[in-house]
Amino acid sequence: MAPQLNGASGSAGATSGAAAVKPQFHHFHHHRLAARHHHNPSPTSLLSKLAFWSVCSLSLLLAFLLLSPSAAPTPRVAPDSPRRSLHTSPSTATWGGTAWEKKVRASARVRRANGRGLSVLVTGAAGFVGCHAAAALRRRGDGVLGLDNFNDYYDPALKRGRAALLARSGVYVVDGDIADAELLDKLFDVVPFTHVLHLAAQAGVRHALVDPMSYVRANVAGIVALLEAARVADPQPAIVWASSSSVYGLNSHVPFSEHDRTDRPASLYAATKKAGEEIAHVYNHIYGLSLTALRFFTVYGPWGRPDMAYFFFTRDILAGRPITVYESDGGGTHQTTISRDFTYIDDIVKGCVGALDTAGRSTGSGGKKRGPAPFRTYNLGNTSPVPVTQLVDLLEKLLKVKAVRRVVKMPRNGDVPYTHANISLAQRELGYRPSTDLQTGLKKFVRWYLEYYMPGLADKQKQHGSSNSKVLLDRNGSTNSAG
Ligand SMILES: O=C(O)[C@H]1O[C@H](OP(=O)(O)OP(=O)(O)OC[C@H]2O[C@@H](n3ccc(=O)[nH]c3=O)[C@H](O)[C@@H]2O)[C@H](O)[C@@H](O)[C@@H]1O
Repeated sequence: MAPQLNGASGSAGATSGAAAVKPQFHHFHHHRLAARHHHNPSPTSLLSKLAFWSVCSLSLLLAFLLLSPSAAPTPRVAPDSPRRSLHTSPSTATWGGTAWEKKVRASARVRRANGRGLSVLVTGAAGFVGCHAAAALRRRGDGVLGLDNFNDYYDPALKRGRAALLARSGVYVVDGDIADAELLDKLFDVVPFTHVLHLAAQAGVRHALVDPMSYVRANVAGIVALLEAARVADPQPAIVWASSSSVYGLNSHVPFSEHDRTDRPASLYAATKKAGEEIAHVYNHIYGLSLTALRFFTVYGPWGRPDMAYFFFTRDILAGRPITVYESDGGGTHQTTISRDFTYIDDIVKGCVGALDTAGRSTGSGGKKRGPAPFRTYNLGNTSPVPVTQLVDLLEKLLKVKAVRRVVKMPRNGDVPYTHANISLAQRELGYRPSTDLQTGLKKFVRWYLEYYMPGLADKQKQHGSSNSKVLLDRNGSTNSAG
């Protein structure tokens, strides 16, 4: 049986370039666009125009009815007729129709007895952080609707598994892309979201060398699409979103504080996250959107991302394959050991929830700013960096298998040598208090990993209280599909 979420995501619930694809909800979209760009004419000209167009419309309608007996007015949304969304990923996504809207509304409905909860759109909800955050919000009775395009940056079956768990607790994850402006408009039309937790992104530092444009589409075009939809939404939601510790780039002042320099990114991934922070500022400044950026520090845990080192180290150690461990070239930095401020998923989720709960309101309406709105940035880390070599030691101990280590000088692949969060601001303003050390968190991850990918072995381990590496090797080859 698949394990339950117990309190875990940073996935690529990413976008794909939808701009070039022909929209399909023409009548609806144009209606909204007209509403956005209309300017205010004088009352007299408005009246005469109204009279003129009323006469024209009535005559046209009369002629139409006389000439076409079967004609009926076009409904704003076709009942139960699913539409293909604007995907470029290999998705069979459909949205629209009465039944779909009903599902969307039901999922976003607040379940607290006093009715005073949040109604949150969680983008990237089938991702690592997204699924854990959505589950946590639902547990306390908030209304939650997920959005994810289930792309294949890593095994989409893992994303489907997370979405299936959410479905069991009543959270519906819409299969759609954050660059799909029509879909976003539709969602904000159907549900008056109070908040958006925007976690859909193209994650991963090193993959930016392989597919740079996917970062631009998801992390730049994607966030603009979301903010565009949010600015015209009524009510305007408050937005909390995932930035990254990687924005600190070549900063050498430790621990990293929100006041430190973030203008020297070391990877395209970091540059797109930093761009997101600047873009968010624009929408706060012009449209009064309440915006909070959370700089996550190397989040790990059950249901995690297979592209992250702790995850694929586990997989490769179990399979007896060598792992590559980077070491510093000692190039004049303050650190000679490659370290990360690994942060456990449940702590990150508490930080996300704290940010949602304390986010002040957006002040705009109908796209017009009515006053200054909050603009906040917080580090969410663990404040205790651990060398990657020690991460491997811990995994060896938990898996009871010796790793085959290939130690190499860190290549120039976008990685930075060291991260360490100063979290005093989040502590003060969000009540953020991380409480899980790496050993405890990894233990939970390993337990999940074995149960999810190697259920038979996990049972055996439970029975005998130990594992046999030979069995691990044999079984892993046939059962592991991650990565
Ligand atoms: O917190 C962040 O800002 C970022 O954390 C992670 O990025 P990273 O910290 O690089 O996490 P991993 O890719 O899991 O790497 C962890 C450590 O292992 C090292 N590593 C990675 C891969 C490898 O083969 N060998 C190796 O030693 C890396 O250099 C790094 O020090 C995520 O992948 C990013 O999406 C996120 O934004």
